[in-house]
Amino acid sequence: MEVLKIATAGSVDDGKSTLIGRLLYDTKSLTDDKLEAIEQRSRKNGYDYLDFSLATDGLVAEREQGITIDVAHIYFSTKKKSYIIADTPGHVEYTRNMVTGASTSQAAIILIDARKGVIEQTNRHFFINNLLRVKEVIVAINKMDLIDFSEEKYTQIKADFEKLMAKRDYEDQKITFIPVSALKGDNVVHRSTNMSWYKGTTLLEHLEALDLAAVSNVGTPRFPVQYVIRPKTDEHHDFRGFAGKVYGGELSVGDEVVALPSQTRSRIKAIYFHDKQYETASRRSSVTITLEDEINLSRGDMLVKTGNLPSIDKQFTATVSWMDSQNLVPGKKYVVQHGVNKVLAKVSTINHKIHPDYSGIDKKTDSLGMNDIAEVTFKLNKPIFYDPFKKHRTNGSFILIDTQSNGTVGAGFISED
Ligand SMILES: Nc1nc2c(ncn2[C@@H]2O[C@H](COP(=O)(O)OP(=O)(O)OP(=O)(O)O)[C@@H](O)[C@H]2O)c(=O)[nH]1
Repeated sequence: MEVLKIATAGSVDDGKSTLIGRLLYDTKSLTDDKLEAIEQRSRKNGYDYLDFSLATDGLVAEREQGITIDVAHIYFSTKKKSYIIADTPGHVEYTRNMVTGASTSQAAIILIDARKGVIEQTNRHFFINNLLRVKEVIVAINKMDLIDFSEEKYTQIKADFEKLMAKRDYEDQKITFIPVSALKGDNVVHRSTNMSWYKGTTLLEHLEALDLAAVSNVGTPRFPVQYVIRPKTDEHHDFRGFAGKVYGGELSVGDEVVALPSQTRSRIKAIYFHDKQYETASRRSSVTITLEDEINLSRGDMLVKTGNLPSIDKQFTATVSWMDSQNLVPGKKYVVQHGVNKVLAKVSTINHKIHPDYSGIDKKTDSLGMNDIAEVTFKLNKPIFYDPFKKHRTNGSFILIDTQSNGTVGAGFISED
């Protein structure tokens, strides 16, 4: 089944938990136990409604692999799609969490409290999603019940948000506005009877209608070699397989490929998944590939289709989201982990920093503190094979690791050359 990953962004108390809880409730994704607990606690707290924000308590499931910060993931399914919601806190101190959530999501929900309208934090939430090229953004204007479901106020908030859009860099992003009441259930899953002036879809209808291929920035196939498989037995003496995960597109038997860095050409002879052979390996699948010619490849090398090579370079510029309490400074060395490659890199320059409220670019900066976002140029010890993040989300991103603590200290998104 199709899986859509959605990042959420909202300030404290905008109703993020309530909205997620409402989605789960109205799609009948909550277990009876959970429902009962919500009913009981809501009664105990003296509410005359169900407090759906309780639905996300205890549903926190997973920690992002490889990145040492927490993003809560909530899962639910309809007949059409499976959904993963990356629930990231909205406050500026959690910018790094939001960056992590957004960088792997195809859609984002930005929440606005209808009573407050567009606030400074909305700026940041929008620009992070824009920077990370989330294709589909839904601006959910929540708590409409508290402003008498006013069309006029909704239109004003929409107009204020549209002013932000004029400053965005990534223009292909699709932005949809939906007036909702997460608490009362208006326009989340079911159409509201209180806002007959709104002619659009509900939040769930909108999500259900999204074409997954269109919202995923798939990119061309890249196959970083994770392991070389050479069985020692006589029987399989000639077997030389390359195991790894397909980033982007898909690879098929017969495809002409180039091995990097040697730039030797061959064709894909076979694709194995466990003991079975397949004609095609799709995006994100972990497979073993054999080639028609004997080519020397080692861990960290890459197979790509001919005609569309990535950059092969020891230097690149990237947008960095800094996550460490110790500042990033020019001259300092970090390990760049790009796919399976770990390469020592030196910060050569910090080109500019993005202002925390996204009001503009702060040109003069000589260090980056926790949660800062800036464009940084790196010089690497050896070349890596990368694409700009714009074109390829997986092969265009990396994490920065501290050489001493071994901890993750930043995430990077490679700029265009
Ligand atoms: N009247 C009304 N209240 C709402 C609505 N959505 C949320 N609330 C209330 O707003 C308060 C905050 O909601 P939460 O869902 O906890 O907000 P949050 O954004 O998840 O907050 P944090 O988890 O603290 O970031 C709660 O008291 C909710 O009941 C709504 O549509 N209408």
